[in-house]
Amino acid sequence: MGKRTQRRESTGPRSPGPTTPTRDTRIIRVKLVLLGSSGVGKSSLAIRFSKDEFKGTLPTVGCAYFTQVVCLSDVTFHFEIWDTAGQEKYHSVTPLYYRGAHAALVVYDISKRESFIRAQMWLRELEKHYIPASTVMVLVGNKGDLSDLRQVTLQEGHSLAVDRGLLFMETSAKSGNQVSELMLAIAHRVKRCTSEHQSGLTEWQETELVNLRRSETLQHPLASCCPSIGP
Ligand SMILES: Nc1nc2c(ncn2[C@@H]2O[C@H](COP(=O)(O)OP(=O)(O)OP(=O)(O)O)[C@@H](O)[C@H]2O)c(=O)[nH]1
Repeated sequence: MGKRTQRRESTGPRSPGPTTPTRDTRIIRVKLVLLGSSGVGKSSLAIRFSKDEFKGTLPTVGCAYFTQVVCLSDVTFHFEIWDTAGQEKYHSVTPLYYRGAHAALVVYDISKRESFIRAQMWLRELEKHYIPASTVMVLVGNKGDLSDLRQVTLQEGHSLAVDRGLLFMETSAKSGNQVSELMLAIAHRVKRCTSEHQSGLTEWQETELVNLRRSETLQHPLASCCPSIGP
């Protein structure tokens, strides 16, 4: 499928400890897709989110897949993260991966204006397929650590997001800055969509309640570090 083998990991190394959902906890499976030009850091963001690591990556072939679990007070989200290839030659197959996504992250590199222009192309394409009010759409300016080489201002990213009604954040997969906050904000938005949205293109998939007799415990890197951050 991709340059990395498929992984199913529900814990990250920064996890604060077991998080035991109560019997009332809802489990919601969320398909999240990463889109954007080659080299903007999509794979690095996915790795940072699922493993809290930053390591050398090769260009993605087709798509790579990661998982992570995020718990809010009464909902546990199982994120299925589809990291698409940014190289132009894979563009025609990308719709196969973003179809049915509940959250779409369009990523650009703040030190490469061209990637910001391409991000706008991705947003136009997504808007043909999604109802913005029922799908969490996010604009992400990555490589925030390269502020000395910045070619896209924070204001430009923010304005584009406001114009299109998107969640917006600048991140650094390298330092980890704002990555947890981003995912937590997405979880809150998804939660809001699940309670408000009943129809449309997006189908929310709830799975069975957790069986507490199973030995499995759920952990996540976000619940205790920033429990009150909302969108
Ligand atoms: N300085 C800095 N470098 C980063 C950051 N994120 C990724 N990189 C580097 O940027 C390069 C590309 O990162 P990838 O994560 O492979 O980019 P991608 O968007 O997945 O690229 P494709 O797989 O070709 O679509 C790698 O050398 C990363 O180490 C970041 O936040 N800061």
